[in-house]
Amino acid sequence: MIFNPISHIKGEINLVGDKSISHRAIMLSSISNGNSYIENFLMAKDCLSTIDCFRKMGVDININKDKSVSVKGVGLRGLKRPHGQLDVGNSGTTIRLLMGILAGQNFEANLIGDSSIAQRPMKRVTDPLRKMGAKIIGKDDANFVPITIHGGQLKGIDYIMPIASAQVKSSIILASLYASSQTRIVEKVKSRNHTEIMLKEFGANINVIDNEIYINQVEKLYGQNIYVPADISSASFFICAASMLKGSEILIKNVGLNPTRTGILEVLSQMGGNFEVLNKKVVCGEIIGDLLVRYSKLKAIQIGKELIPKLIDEIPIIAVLATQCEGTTVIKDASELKVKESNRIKSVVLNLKAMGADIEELEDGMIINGPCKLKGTKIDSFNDHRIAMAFSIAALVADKDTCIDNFDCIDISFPEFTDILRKVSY
Ligand SMILES: O=C(O)C1=C[C@@H](OP(=O)(O)O)[C@@H](O)[C@H](O)C1
Ligand SMILES: C=C(OP(=O)(O)O)C(=O)O
Repeated sequence: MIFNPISHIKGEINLVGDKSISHRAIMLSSISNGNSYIENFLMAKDCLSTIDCFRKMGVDININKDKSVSVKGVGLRGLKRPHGQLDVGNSGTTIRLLMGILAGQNFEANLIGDSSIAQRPMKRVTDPLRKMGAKIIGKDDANFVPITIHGGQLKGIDYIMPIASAQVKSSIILASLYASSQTRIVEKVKSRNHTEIMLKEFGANINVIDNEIYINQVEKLYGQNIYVPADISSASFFICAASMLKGSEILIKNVGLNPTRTGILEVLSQMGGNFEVLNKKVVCGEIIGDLLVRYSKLKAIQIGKELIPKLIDEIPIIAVLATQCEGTTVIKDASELKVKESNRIKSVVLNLKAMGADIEELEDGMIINGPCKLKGTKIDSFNDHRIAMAFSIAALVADKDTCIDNFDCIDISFPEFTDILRKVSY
């Protein structure tokens, strides 16, 4: 796909639903009693993989004409042994959260995924689930798919998170719904908390005190009506485009503004960005609001530690933004980037170098000297949706056309991206 330089972006946009919340909405609705209705669900490949897995375990999930989803919950103990393998496709969130639920079932299930999933580590989930009593076998001591998980009677655990990961935390929380005793999870650095928020809405016995999470068994969860806010990770491409292109002004409606996800706004604020949050409210336990973003001259900043989990998926687009900032931006403590859909440190550094940026690769991040006029060139998406979209935004501020290979991989999280970008481009 070819992207041309543009002058600015302008307009009002409604974006697709949050990916993390959409996955959780399907999972919790499936294991609840009664019907659930999910509005603004993200119809993208990753979330469709989650739907597919739960349908294979006997859950009646209907995608309505207006793209909402209706789920007939089967209850905590009502999932059926799947016919054949559960294929999670490209989705790390699907496999890791699903393993937590499967750990509590009284049947065996086989999990597979695509070639990217086959390289992503699962020991981080296998280890705590085994401690709870699940039997898990798979490649390299069940670090990689294919993985077979045989659930059973689980017990609660006391778990200090060795890494900041919402997928690991959520997997343990979901398994704890089936455990005979209390689980306590301690997070050194807080990761996204959508599972905790949504479980409370569904009637689970879950309490969060500072960085500690306590989960106790309940007999049942109750189906809900869920509204999925626009995904701040998808919004970030437009937030950064507006911030970099002189004369831009974009209004993004109903964006999820959960503080565990708004690292991009903290970064933009420190860089001297120009944005406002309007119509802030709480819906289904999640903070949402409209974001009005305008162009501004930006300065470089340092990004590390506590901020990283709040913007982990936004680092590729933040690196692009940093090339337009005055001074040296340092991104560190981000080695988790190496185990995403691609090694995102390498994918970003290689592609930004190709565009002529002054960038140095670090073991756990990167250093970027700006500002720099980027050069249009050939970009390797590494089949990674976030890389493809980040570099399509880099292309907007480049000197000439940029060609991005395998751009279709954006269907993983944001199929409407190109259409929306085209509508607001001038
Ligand atoms: O829980 C989630 O929905 C997610 C957690 C993050 O992964 P980690 O838990 O591996 O940090 C993030 O990168 C991913 O896109 C979605
Ligand atoms: C890392 C991502 O997703 P997942 O881990 O669910 O594959 C992402 O969407 O950037």
